[in-house]
Amino acid sequence: MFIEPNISGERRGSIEVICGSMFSGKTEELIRRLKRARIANLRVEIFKPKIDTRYHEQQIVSHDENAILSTPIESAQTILLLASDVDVVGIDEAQFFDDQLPDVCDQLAWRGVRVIIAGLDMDYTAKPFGQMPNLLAKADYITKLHAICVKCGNIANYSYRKVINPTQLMLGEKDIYEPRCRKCYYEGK
Ligand SMILES: Nc1ncnc2c1ncn2[C@@H]1O[C@H](COP(=O)(O)OP(=O)(O)O)[C@@H](O)[C@H]1O
Ligand SMILES: Cc1cn([C@H]2C[C@H](O)[C@@H](COP(=O)(O)O)O2)c(=O)[nH]c1=O
Ligand SMILES: [Zn+2]
Repeated sequence: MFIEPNISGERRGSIEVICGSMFSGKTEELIRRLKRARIANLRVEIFKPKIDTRYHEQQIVSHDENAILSTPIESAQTILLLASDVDVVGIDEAQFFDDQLPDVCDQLAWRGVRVIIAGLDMDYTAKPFGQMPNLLAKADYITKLHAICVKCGNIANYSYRKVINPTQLMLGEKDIYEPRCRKCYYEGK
């Protein structure tokens, strides 16, 4: 489990990235860290991409219905405007943000903000997703989570798309995606 190196002492900027496949627990881990920051009386702002309206317009919601209020935004630069006076910034579904996100996170960290990002490291074709590789390169701390393969019960690293649709962006849940291990992912291709 991730233990914060310095939760309420001297303010030091940092970038934490939580990555993994769908259903690996990224959103739950993001919510856990953000709730602990609030318990430590830190000022917390939370953002998600406006396009992600799967469960709720404004909340970040995990597959287990754990939730926290967030601000839906269209562009990464908006974070700099809305998080001018905070200690901690949380960002969910980071793979959907534009190419300004790594620079925005860097700027926040240089200002002393703790930035916690959750996102899919790979898309359904197993290619790096959006800005996630650049965020991982800039991160001070990386947590890679794993789901359970629905086919064999092993550790799952891949998000297998069950329907035919060649576009990278396709919001969905268990009706469209299932987590699979390396062997079961390649058998399904
Ligand atoms: N195949 C699976 N492997 C692991 N967790 C699963 C699976 N199917 C459903 N879940 C549920 O999904 C939860 C994780 O949800 P969430 O944090 O929203 O994941 P993510 O943000 O990575 O998609 C788990 O705690 C578990 O209850
Ligand atoms: C693999 C993959 C996923 N998506 C979409 C599907 C979901 O709406 C989100 C991921 O949500 P989670 O919190 O990680 O469960 O992303 C997509 O658009 N394209 C893909 O290749
Ligand atoms: Zn498997």
